[in-house]
Amino acid sequence: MNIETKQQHVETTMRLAPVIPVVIIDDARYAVPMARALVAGGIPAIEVTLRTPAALDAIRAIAAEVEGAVVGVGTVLSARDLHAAEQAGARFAVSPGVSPGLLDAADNSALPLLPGVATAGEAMTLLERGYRHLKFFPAVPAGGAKLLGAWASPLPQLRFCPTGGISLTSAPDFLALPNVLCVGGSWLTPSDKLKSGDWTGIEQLAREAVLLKGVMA
Ligand SMILES: O=C(O)C(=O)C[C@H](O)[C@H](O)COP(=O)(O)O
Repeated sequence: MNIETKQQHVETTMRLAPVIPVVIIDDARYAVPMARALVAGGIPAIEVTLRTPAALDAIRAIAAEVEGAVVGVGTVLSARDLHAAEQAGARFAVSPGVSPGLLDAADNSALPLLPGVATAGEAMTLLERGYRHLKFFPAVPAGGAKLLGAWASPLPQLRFCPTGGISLTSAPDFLALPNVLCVGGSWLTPSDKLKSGDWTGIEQLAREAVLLKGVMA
């Protein structure tokens, strides 16, 4: 699959809802009810980060059992991560930044990558390699909506998913920008709600996030 086709998949995924939840999951048994709650609340794309040993099992379970979910993998740092997530059934991959090794691995993989950047130079390097859809990470510490908005005019080809430090309250500042298609955030799947099995609470957080559509550019 060429980069253009993979980027179209990334764009479709980014346009599914205003927020892509970023999940840190300690127990793969939470994966299916959590994903069902998010989908029921209107949030289909879910990024499960490779930060816990349960992550790959969680991706496998969501891919196999949750109708309507588009499960992705986050915290992808290497070719090995990309390969393992693809085998587990991930449909998109997200990385906090890029390395030459990861980009070469992504070129040779069918799994579409949403790579992270924090500077205009990194964004230009990825544009040269055919990427038009990027994650802006870590969004708030790196300069927030002000910085990202300043890239819209000189880098009009690029669309972003800012992630890192964003909340329901600050999401509208980003979503109102012309170069933002969605935001990422961990606030939809807080660890206390996962641990207590508060799936109704997670569905409610998803419903609130869907309402952010109203502020989008
Ligand atoms: O490791 C990755 O690939 C990531 O995607 C990092 C996450 O984007 C942030 O950890 C988001 O977390 P919050 O700032 O709590 O919303």
